[in-house]
Amino acid sequence: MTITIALPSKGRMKDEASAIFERAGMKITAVGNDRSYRGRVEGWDGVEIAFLSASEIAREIGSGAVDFGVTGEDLVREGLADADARVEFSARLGFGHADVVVAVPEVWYDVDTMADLGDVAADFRARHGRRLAIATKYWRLTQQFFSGSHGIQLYRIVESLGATEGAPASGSADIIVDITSTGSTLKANHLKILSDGVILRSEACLVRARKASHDGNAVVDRIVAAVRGAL
Ligand SMILES: Nc1ncnc2c1ncn2[C@@H]1O[C@H](COP(=O)(O)OP(=O)(O)OP(=O)(O)O)[C@@H](O)[C@H]1O
Ligand SMILES: O=P(O)(O)OC[C@H]1O[C@H](OP(=O)(O)OP(=O)(O)O)[C@H](O)[C@@H]1O
Repeated sequence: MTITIALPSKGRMKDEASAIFERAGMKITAVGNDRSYRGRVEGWDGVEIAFLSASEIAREIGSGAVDFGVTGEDLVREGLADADARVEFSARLGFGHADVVVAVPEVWYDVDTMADLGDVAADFRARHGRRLAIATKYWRLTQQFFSGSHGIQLYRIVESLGATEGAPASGSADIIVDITSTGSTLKANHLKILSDGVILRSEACLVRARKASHDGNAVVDRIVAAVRGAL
């Protein structure tokens, strides 16, 4: 059985993902030319590399189309309803750090916690004639955090596919849920993170699709051990 590992083909995680595999003694070479979307690992027969984007990798691990992938925990948890049942986070790789956070306008002086935001959401319709609107591309994580962890039910998600931090100023939403790393985009848009508003501290992970065929498979165990040994 061939084991497929999906690695980022582009974007911010590409170079560091390849470097970790190289340190793990798994040197990757493209099959065919440099722009190929398939690769192999020198000296590892039965292992194949698929180069995909970070979000495609999350999806392909969820469906079990690939055995392993390197991608952000945020993309895996956003893409899969029951992530821990479907995949194993085999190793945290120490790069690609980003926090998924709840941020509100800095001028909401009385709102510092999720409990404060719950109070705002509860009166929002009476005051403004509509529900509190949250701009995000992380709708699953937002629903789990607001409804599941904090019992806040009165809100509306406005799907945002880019420039999420601009939504409160443009009036398309009141608050946002997005990723931040240095915090400079939030600051530039006069937004502040709620004190208990960190939904997830994400980083790049080696993620394994949970498959029965992996039980007792020596190659699967060797891949995990090699990557962990390189950290
Ligand atoms: N400052 C940042 N901005 C955006 N994503 C970041 C940042 N820092 C780390 N990440 C992480 O990088 C991953 C997304 O990587 P990247 O933006 O390279 O993907 P992508 O190639 O654009 O994917 P796709 O094109 O499929 O959306 C996410 O897991 C995210 O958490
Ligand atoms: O906290 P900071 O360091 O300011 O980073 C956060 C910003 O970076 C990302 O956008 P990016 O411009 O990378 O575009 P992308 O979302 O298309 O990857 C992300 O969507 C935030 O807007």
